[in-house]
Amino acid sequence: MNLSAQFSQALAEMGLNLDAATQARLLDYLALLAKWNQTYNLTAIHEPERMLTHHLLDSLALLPYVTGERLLDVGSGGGLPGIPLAIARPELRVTVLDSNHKKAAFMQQAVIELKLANVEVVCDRSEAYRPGAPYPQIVCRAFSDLSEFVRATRHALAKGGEWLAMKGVYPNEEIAQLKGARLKRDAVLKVPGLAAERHLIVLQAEEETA
Ligand SMILES: C[S@@+](CC[C@H](N)C(=O)[O-])C[C@H]1O[C@@H](n2cnc3c(N)ncnc32)[C@H](O)[C@@H]1O
Repeated sequence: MNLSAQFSQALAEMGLNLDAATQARLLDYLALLAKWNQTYNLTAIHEPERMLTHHLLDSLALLPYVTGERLLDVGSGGGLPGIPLAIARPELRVTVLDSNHKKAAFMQQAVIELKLANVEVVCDRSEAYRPGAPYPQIVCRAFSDLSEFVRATRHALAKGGEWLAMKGVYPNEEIAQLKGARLKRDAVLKVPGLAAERHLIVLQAEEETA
């Protein structure tokens, strides 16, 4: 089966309904990531099938949990999960932020080449970034432990907003020692072809809990 057929089948298994043009745009992004990865070392994963499962499908597993109109992805690296989410949901406005200049340059290139009108790229440290308006949701994948994620982005979260952290192992210890936030909900993310566990941890600000 070719990559495009594998992708369609996996999306169906995940219950995600994305039209053919959107699927093609997502694969174009993956191809661009693979191309730039040869020079810029954006990800340790090189094989197309593994990039599909570990990057594209893993990012898209977050789609059912994206509820607001705007989203901040911190430590986005090559644009994961923010860029796939933005391609899948053109009405969603996504800011992808990374302090690494090479990674931000790649993301800017993706915005230009793929004409991603709903993506803003910011090259800054999350602690220093001051958005024009706070975000209803802030996401991260492979960024930091939960308390650090909250500390580094608290100023950018809207009142009543939530943090979404993607984790490979359920972070019992990090939740027990969490500072500045409380667990709101968690979910197991189902990613076809990915043997590793995937967890979503949703947090809310401590002062907003009863
Ligand atoms: C392990 S990579 C993960 C990249 C991407 N989220 C993924 O899942 O493939 C972590 C990224 O966070 C960025 N980063 C680390 N600390 C940061 C900070 N304080 N502010 C902004 N970016 C940061 C790094 O430059 C790196 O690109």
